[in-house]
Amino acid sequence: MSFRVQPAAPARPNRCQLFGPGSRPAIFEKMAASAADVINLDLEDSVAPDDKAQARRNIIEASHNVDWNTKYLSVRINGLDTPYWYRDVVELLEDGSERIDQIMIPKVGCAADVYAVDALVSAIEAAKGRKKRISLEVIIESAAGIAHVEEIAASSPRLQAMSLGAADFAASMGMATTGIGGTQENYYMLREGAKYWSDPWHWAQAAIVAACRTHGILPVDGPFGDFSDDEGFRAQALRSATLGMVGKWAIHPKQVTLANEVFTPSDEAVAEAREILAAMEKAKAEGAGATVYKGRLVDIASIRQAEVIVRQSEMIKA
Ligand SMILES: CC(C)(COP(=O)(O)OP(=O)(O)OC[C@H]1O[C@@H](n2cnc3c(N)ncnc32)[C@H](O)[C@@H]1OP(=O)(O)O)[C@@H](O)C(=O)NCCC(=O)NCCSC(=O)C[C@H](O)C(=O)O
Ligand SMILES: [Mg+2]
Repeated sequence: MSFRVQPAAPARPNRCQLFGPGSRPAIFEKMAASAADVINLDLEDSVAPDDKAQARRNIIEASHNVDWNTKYLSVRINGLDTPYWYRDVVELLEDGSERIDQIMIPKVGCAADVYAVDALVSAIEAAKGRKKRISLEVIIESAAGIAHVEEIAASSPRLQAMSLGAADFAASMGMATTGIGGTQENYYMLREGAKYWSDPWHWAQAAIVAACRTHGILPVDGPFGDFSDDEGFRAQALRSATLGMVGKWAIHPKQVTLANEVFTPSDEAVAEAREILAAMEKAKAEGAGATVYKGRLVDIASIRQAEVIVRQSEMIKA
């Protein structure tokens, strides 16, 4: 480990972030009643330009009137290249209730984007005497965002989470696909006439996880567009979890259960992690730093791996 100890990410469950357009208040109660850990009310791309102002009012009203229970309540504002974003922040924090936990900034391209929102949020919090400190989350969904991912992860003490937005990311990168996440038909290796599909999102996800883990931020996988494809969603989510991401967006309520299942360590995984910890305790008592568990090497690094699973499980149960 470096002399600079890796900071821990916020200790709150973030297995599923359920999205819904701010222009569709009829679904707000359903979102609040869902099993998602985080609710993202959207002012950005799921809201038509003519509906932006009303969507803001809907979200402000819902922050007062809907029982969000234990949900982490986040609002996605419009991008910093639009005329909407500053009014999103001002109206949400001047008129919205203290129930709002977080602001999500889309299409972040550099640390200064986060700085701008942080400055505005800080001024409004002070002016209005808001008690709860608003946290920030960002979406990496452009070439600039992924090129500057590490400086973005380091940009603000308010920053808690970072997601990959596969749709805008693909557009910004000029990727030849209209798919949002998952397997892409033309991204394959060929061997002896057989096709082996590879994962075009992998490198961006790995870059996000590394930046997030360096700076104590929650790495999150974004949307999977085809909500009729449960197995495709599950496969994408399993890859993300294996890489170190803590959760995934749901753009339809049926994806919530799938995400929760994948990002909750299974009883078997937790039992195995505890057995590894016990095996290492025994090894330590015998003066050894390594031992054999089920025919494979476990050593002091295995303790850290097992602790990730146990900690995640305990945090979700708490
Ligand atoms: C995708 C949808 C437009 C589908 O809505 P709908 O046609 O109403 O679906 P269903 O008829 O199958 O709905 C079944 C029941 O579920 C309720 N419902 C629908 N959506 C939600 C929701 N998001 N949360 C809670 N409940 C919901 C319906 O009312 C039905 O209820 P009932 O009648 O009582 O049975 C819609 O799901 C939707 O709008 N989804 C979110 C879209 C969104 O927010 N998109 C933005 C995020 S993705 C993105 O921005 C891309 C990203 O930035 C990137 O670049 O990658
Ligand atoms: Mg987007």
